[in-house]
Amino acid sequence: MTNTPLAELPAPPTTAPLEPALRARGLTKVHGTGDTAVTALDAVSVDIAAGRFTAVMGPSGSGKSTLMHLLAGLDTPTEGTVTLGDTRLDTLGDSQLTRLRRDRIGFVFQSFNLLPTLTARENIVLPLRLAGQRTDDPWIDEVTDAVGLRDRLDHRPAELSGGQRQRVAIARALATRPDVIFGDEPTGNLDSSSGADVLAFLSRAVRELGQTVVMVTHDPVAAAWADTVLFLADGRLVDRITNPTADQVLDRMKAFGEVTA
Ligand SMILES: Nc1ncnc2c1ncn2[C@@H]1O[C@H](COP(=O)(O)OP(=O)(O)OP(=O)(O)O)[C@@H](O)[C@H]1O
Repeated sequence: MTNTPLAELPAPPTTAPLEPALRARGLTKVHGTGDTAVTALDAVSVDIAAGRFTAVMGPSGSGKSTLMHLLAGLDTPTEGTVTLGDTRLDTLGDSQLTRLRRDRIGFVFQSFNLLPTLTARENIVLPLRLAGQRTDDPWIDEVTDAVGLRDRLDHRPAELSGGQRQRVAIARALATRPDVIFGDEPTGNLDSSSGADVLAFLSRAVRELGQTVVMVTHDPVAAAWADTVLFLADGRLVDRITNPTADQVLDRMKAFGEVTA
């Protein structure tokens, strides 16, 4: 074997995987005790890639919400660990966890959860105001430009369509540049065209703004926007697809007996 001088070695690939944004190891959640105990999540270990769009799918009751709540620090596991960047969530007290959720995690819910008396712009900067941060950050201009609602920013939620409201909710989740944005069925209340607008915006947040998004969904078309789809069944991580098509996701769901069509 000849010794190759370092300078002649090929450069490492530029597409080397990034450090994961989130690591879960042996995550287990048991509700109740004794005869009534329900194992909602059963020893799930998974890395959530930074700067990527991940969807979580699985039949009803498979543990999707439980996994999301544990990853987001909204609930504590019975066993196992979650690490966000360098921070082990189990080492944090309640107030530290609250601060971590406020500063490092963004949430987007099915029901938008915008404040009705505030304009779209005021809703978007609300997390910064609550954190006592400046709201004239150029990042906010970038986010509000990306939301594509320049002429609607002074409107209140009641004057916006469902898809527009959800885009405002995503912009609000982006305001603090969180490490991870979690979406819980973000297109669940939208028709397919508004849903596509919202998914396109989430996808831009990942591709153009470098954000990390994790989305729970029942919809194979929505999941197909993700870079990776994780499949849960009976509280376990049973499969994953990278660069999925909606048909591939649908086929996988049919295999779980979730889709009969
Ligand atoms: N607080 C709780 N107490 C008891 N059982 C619970 C609790 N929360 C969840 N479970 C059970 O844990 C399992 C996983 O629930 P989870 O809500 O995570 O599933 P899911 O995949 O998100 O379901 P869906 O798609 O219907 O929202 C289910 O059997 C559920 O009934």
